[in-house]
Amino acid sequence: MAWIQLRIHTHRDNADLLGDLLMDQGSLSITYEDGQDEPIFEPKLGETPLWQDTVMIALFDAGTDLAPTIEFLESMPFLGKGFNHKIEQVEDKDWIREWMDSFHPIQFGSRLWICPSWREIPDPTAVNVILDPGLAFGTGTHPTTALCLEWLDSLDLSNQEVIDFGCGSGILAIAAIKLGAKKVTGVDIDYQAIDASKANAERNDVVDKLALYLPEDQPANLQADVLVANILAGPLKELAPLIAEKVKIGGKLALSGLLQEQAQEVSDFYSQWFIMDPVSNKEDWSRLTGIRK
Ligand SMILES: C[S@@+](CC[C@H](N)C(=O)[O-])C[C@H]1O[C@@H](n2cnc3c(N)ncnc32)[C@H](O)[C@@H]1O
Repeated sequence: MAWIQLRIHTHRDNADLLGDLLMDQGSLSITYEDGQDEPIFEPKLGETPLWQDTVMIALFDAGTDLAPTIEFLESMPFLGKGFNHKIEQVEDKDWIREWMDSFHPIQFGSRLWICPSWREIPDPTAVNVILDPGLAFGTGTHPTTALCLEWLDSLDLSNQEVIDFGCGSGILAIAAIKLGAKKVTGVDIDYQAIDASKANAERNDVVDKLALYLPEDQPANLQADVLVANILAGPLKELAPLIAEKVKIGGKLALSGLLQEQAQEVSDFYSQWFIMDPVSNKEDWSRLTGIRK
């Protein structure tokens, strides 16, 4: 199935009205684009800013005759005869298929491979995590995940208990198990992450070593030898006392999900509880590691 889209340049003050008119005309969805490459600065709270020259893109079923819609819009004083518009055919792609085609096995560190479940395993003798992220975050292609995977690969996890805080697809938790951890606890606020982690644990035959919890259900006195958290700077600072509590004295910590410019501040904050190492970077992102005091 294909679609057609009608692109209309308008002033931002007319965008709401034009959106309503297009929906009345049978548009299935409306998106907005910048008409002239004009930056929008940080909006005020409660404000949804648009560009002065906004392009509204209205999607219609293929085969829709847009002539009556154009005629109707031409009768609107704020548009007028010959208003600035374009009609385009849109090819209907299989986006999921395209994404799957682009996701290949990737090696992290010296032992670990993340292999999409629909691909052949390149090295069956390596430590292979078979992964289908589903709707959850965590394929290994993002630098923050890669930084954590490389760190896990560098550790001797045999006989260690690990916590993966913000487990997403379960990629780090399952990698830790495959790298030798005896037990891993994954925690996430998102049900879809818990479901995806469960399904990936089954795929990797490690269900018996992985416990998964929503934050409110996690055991109160849970402690581990190793904790990895790839979240974001804000939540990592908020969660710091709780995260510190979960790491045994002498235990290891890795935090990711931080932009380079946020890393030092978060590192200084965590140094209340941890002896922090120098920051490691990949692209715009940073990873912090430390040892629990
Ligand atoms: C960037 S993803 C990381 C996923 C995976 N661990 C990885 O490294 O690719 C962050 C995950 O943390 C979860 N998350 C965000 N805030 C959280 C919180 N306060 N407690 C637990 N999980 C949280 C999100 O739902 C998301 O699945």
